[in-house]
Amino acid sequence: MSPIAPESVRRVACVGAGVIGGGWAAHFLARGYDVTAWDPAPDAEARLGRLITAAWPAVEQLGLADGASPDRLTVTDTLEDAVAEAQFVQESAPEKLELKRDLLAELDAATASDVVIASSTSGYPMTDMQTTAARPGRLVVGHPFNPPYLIPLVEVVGGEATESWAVDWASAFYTAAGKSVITMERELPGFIANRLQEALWREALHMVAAGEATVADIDASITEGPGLRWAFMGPCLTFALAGGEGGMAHMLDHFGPSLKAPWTRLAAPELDDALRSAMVDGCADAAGERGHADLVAERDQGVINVLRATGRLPRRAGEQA
Ligand SMILES: NC(=O)C1=CN([C@@H]2O[C@H](COP(=O)(O)OP(=O)(O)OC[C@H]3O[C@@H](n4cnc5c(N)ncnc54)[C@H](O)[C@@H]3O)[C@@H](O)[C@H]2O)C=CC1
Ligand SMILES: C[N+](C)(C)CC(=O)CC(=O)[O-]
Repeated sequence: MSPIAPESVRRVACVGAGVIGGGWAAHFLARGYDVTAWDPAPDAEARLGRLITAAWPAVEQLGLADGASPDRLTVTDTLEDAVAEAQFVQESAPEKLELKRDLLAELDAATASDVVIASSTSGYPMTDMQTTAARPGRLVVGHPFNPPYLIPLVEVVGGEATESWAVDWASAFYTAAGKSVITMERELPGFIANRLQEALWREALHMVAAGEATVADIDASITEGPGLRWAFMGPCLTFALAGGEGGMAHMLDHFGPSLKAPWTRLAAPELDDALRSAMVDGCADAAGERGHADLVAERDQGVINVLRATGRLPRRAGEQA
């Protein structure tokens, strides 16, 4: 196998151009790549245009690569045209296992054999998705975070039929493309971050379903509390500080036994109509007058402010530390 050097890639294909595929397209355009995109929805091109227009002020604040421009996007009529010249493919189609299997097999058939194809799946192991592809050795998971043009993390992991060069190549490519990469040695449903997020999400849904907390309480409990610390220090080091000068050892000796308290013993809640309505109505109340575009702009500026405040993005001239 002689794939192109990851740092020499110039042309990337985004297949599936919704929230995440569109976000990937914005990211790759901002990093100076030529991007081809394909999505079967009739309104996909217009939606993608709106997403990239909304994202561009944010990516400009991060700093554009030389030559970066939204004009370097080509939306194609067929999947084959999108990937024909691509040096890397990012698949971001709906989270349905059969659909992913068929699509990855189609992408495999339409793409040169040394091109790595990554899936944005938020939870399926690649082993389960690569079953029908003729050349599964170059299929990897590249799990992003919303929006991919601002949140640095990508989790990279292969399946049982993935060859190790493809995992290494994908990790090197994402790094060259400005992402922060965790390369996983073994498959884990939900990878690392979603396994953690889903534990929190499961408890949030249970509390709303049982009337124990409102959507607003749950959001404030994170934004006014642990979320402030998690932007720059993970849960393990944060809790090591909870042990004072005794660190993690004292923290575990002191609070470890409370892990056995019945705080959480719950399986995933039933997503019945009542819970669905409580979540949808609670989010509508929390959003108030703000529409989708307002919330996207607010989130994007918030992430940029956090990146700046934590030194991951240079401060602007005259800005105080
Ligand atoms: N929304 C999120 O926060 C995140 C989603 N993901 C993953 O990204 C992937 C895409 O999710 P979203 O962008 O949220 O969904 P979405 O519903 O916003 O977009 C999916 C797009 O795929 C298109 N599509 C439908 N059938 C297709 C096919 N056969 N081939 C190609 N495209 C097709 C749809 O027209 C739509 O534009 C999923 O695997 C999801 O798990 C990963 C990280 C975060
Ligand atoms: C909601 N989600 C499970 C699809 C979220 C992700 O996969 C990652 C993220 O953006 O938090």
